[in-house]
Amino acid sequence: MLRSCAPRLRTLGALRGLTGGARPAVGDAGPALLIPQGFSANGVTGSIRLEIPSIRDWTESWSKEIRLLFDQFMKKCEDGSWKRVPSYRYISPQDSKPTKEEGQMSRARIFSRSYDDGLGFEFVMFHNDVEKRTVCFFQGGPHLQGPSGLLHGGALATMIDVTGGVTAVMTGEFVMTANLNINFKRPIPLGSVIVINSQIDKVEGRKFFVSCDVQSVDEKTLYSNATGLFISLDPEKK
Ligand SMILES: CCCCCCCC/C=C\CCCCCCCC(=O)SCCNC(=O)CCNC(=O)[C@H](O)C(C)(C)COP(=O)(O)OP(=O)(O)OC[C@H]1O[C@@H](n2cnc3c(N)ncnc32)[C@H](O)[C@@H]1OP(=O)(O)O
Repeated sequence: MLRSCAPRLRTLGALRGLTGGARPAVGDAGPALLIPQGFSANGVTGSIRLEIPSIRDWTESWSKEIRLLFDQFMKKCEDGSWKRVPSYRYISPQDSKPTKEEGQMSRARIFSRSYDDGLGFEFVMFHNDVEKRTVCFFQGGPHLQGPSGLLHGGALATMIDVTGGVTAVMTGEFVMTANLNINFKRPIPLGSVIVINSQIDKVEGRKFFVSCDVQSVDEKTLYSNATGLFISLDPEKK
């Protein structure tokens, strides 16, 4: 079941060294790692394949603005204060138990990484261990439209969830989202670059209380703010 892999997830902290480092060279696929993870209530387990993508993965679809922010934060990584959070795209079938849904599961993709280049969720995240803070630069593609010309609220909720979840995961625990509260304050133009800042406000046992704000790059517009509760899996619970 979901919780049976929780002890293995505690090795997550060991991955932290991977997240920093220099900007990968063009054509360099970068390091890749598999994180074991339980994904469903039917006993299927899978892995997240983490990889730092090559520059080619993003140069064509990212606007100048998000590339500039990327470069600024890659510079901040050089002294170790910030680390780039690895990207993740695939669930490896290698840990999956055979089930009757196996055929469907082999087609599983991480939701936020399942769109073709530039059409959906284009983002990169950086994490600051000392401040327990993650910043996400996000450019929502044309397939994430809600009202005409505007980003769908569910797409923003996804990115708030992922950014908050990563903020908790970077402490070394694997978490599930228990609660999200989002205030949508201003509509977001589709295709614009936005900045999601997420921090851990409080930890109580297995509960990670996280807050997020979503702003324009020039910080003049607060698009949204949110709080979330992320809970690490209890290895004792079967
Ligand atoms: C280190 C480097 C690594 C690199 C990093 C990059 C890699 C990135 C990798 C990964 C990215 C992660 C990004 C994830 C983003 C997506 C996340 C999702 O979409 S998750 C799917 C949606 N969420 C669910 O499906 C949960 C469904 N719910 C559950 O499974 C359970 O309810 C669960 C696990 C959340 C809690 O269940 P229990 O049985 O373990 O815990 P109980 O005993 O119920 O609660 C514990 C405490 O929490 C409170 N609690 C539980 N739910 C609450 C709620 N909704 N509101 C308030 N309190 C709640 C309870 O009252 C209790 O509190 P008291 O300890 O008594 O003080």
